[in-house]
Amino acid sequence: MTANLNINYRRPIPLGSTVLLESSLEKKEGRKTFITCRVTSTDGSKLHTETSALFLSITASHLLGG
Ligand SMILES: CCCCCCCCCCCC(=O)SCCNC(=O)CCNC(=O)[C@H](O)C(C)(C)COP(=O)(O)OP(=O)(O)OC[C@H]1O[C@@H](n2cnc3c(N)ncnc32)[C@H](O)[C@@H]1OP(=O)(O)O
Repeated sequence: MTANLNINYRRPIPLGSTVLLESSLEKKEGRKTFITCRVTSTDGSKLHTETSALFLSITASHLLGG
């Protein structure tokens, strides 16, 4: 489940362009998983977007309000 999501939009992505998306598992601490992601031009020279997120493991009962 997404607990936190930060997105920095650094540079617009031209319509129809191809981009490179790199995602990394930064660390896992119990139920918490920290992920980062970067979107760049295919040669890596232009940074379009950088993101960090925290996901928490949950049980099915959490989704049912339990
Ligand atoms: C890059 C790729 C992008 C890719 C992105 C792709 C995903 C896009 C998805 C977008 C659409 C959505 O996000 S839809 C989903 C939106 N999310 C939701 O609706 C979630 C609503 N919130 C919840 O249900 C709840 O707050 C939970 C499940 C997130 C956490 O509740 P809980 O299970 O009771 O856990 P809780 O005891 O509060 O916290 C457990 C531990 O996590 C920590 N913790 C909890 N929330 C946070 C928080 N926001 N920020 C920091 N830390 C937190 C606590 O301090 C604690 O740390 P410690 O004391 O143990 O150290």
